Amino acid sequence: MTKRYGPTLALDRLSFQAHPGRVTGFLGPNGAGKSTTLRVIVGLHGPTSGVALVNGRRYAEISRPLYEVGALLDAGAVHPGRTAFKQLACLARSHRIGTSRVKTLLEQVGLQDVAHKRIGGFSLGMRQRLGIAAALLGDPGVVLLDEPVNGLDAEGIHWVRGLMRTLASEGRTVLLSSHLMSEMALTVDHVLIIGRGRLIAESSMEDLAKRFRRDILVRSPMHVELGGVLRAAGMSVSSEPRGGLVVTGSDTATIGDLAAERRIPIHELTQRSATLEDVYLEMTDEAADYRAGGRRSL
Ligand SMILES: Nc1ncnc2c1ncn2[C@@H]1O[C@H](COP(=O)(O)OP(=O)(O)OP(=O)(O)O)[C@@H](O)[C@H]1O
Repeated sequence: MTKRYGPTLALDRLSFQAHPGRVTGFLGPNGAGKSTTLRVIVGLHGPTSGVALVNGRRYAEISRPLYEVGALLDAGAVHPGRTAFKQLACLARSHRIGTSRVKTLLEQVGLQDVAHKRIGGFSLGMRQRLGIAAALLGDPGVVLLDEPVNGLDAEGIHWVRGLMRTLASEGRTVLLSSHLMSEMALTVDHVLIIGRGRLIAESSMEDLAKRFRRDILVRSPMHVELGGVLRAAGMSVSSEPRGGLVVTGSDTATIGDLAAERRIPIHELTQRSATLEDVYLEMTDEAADYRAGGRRSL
C-alpha cells in the first residue's frame, strides 16, 4: 500500500501479511505509519494505491465486519456521556449481538464494576479496556490493536499480553502496533519493523533474538584455568571487571561441556543478546533513507 496525505508520504509501498495463530507486532517510531496502516485495513482511510485485504476481501466488502475483524484504533474516540455498557450495547445491537455478550466482555476486560458509569470519567487505561471489549464483541478471527498498552498500569499490561497470547492460541490473527521495543520482545511471535512508511525488516522474534546474540558471560571460581581452556579451544575470551569471562565464538553447551570435562565449577553461564532497542537502531541505521534523515527518537 501507498498512502499520501497531501505532501506527506505516510505509507511507501508497504507490503506484509499477518497470519492466524500468532501475534504479529508492528513496530516503528512515532510517525512511521502504523496507525495509517491499521486505518487503511479497516477502510477508515483509502490507500492512494495498493490494497488491504482481510481474509481475502476488502473491509468494505465484509457484510458484518464486527464478526470478522475487531479493531482498537483510538480509545479516546468514544461518546463521553455514554456508559460503558451503553456504548457496547449500541455497537452490539448494530450487529444483532445480545446484551449477555456485552456483560461477558465487560467482565473479561475488568470493567464490570464501572459498567454503568459514564465513559467521560474513565482513565485512558479504562478506555483502552473498553476499546478492547468493543473489538472482541463479535468474536472476530482478526484482531487489530493500535498501541493497546497505552495508558495501562502494570497489571493492565500483563493482562493485555495474556489476552493477546490467548487470542492467538485460539487461532486468531492478532496484529498490534507499538513503538515500545520492550513490549514486542515479551508479546509477539513475529515482528514487522517499519520506518517512514516502509517495511525495514520482518522476522520471527526467535530469529531476531538469534541474529542479535552478542556474547556469553561465564563466572567460575577457577576463571583463570577456565579462560585458558576456552582459549585453547579457539574461543575469544576477555575478562569482565567483576571477575567474569566474556566469551565469543562458541555456545553455552560447548563451554559447559569443556568445563565439566576439566572438573571446573561454573557459577554462571549466560547467553547475552543485544537489546531490541539496539536491534532496532541497527536495522533503521541500515536503511539508507533513515540515515539520511537522522534517527528519530523512539
Ligand atoms: N489524517 C492525516 N492527515 C495528514 N497527515 C497524516 C494523517 N494521519 C497521519 N498523517 C501523517 O502520516 C505519517 C504516518 O502517521 P501514523 O499516525 O500512521 O504513524 P504512527 O506510526 O502510527 O505514529 P504514532 O505512533 O505517532 O501514531 C505521519 O507523518 C503523520 O503526520
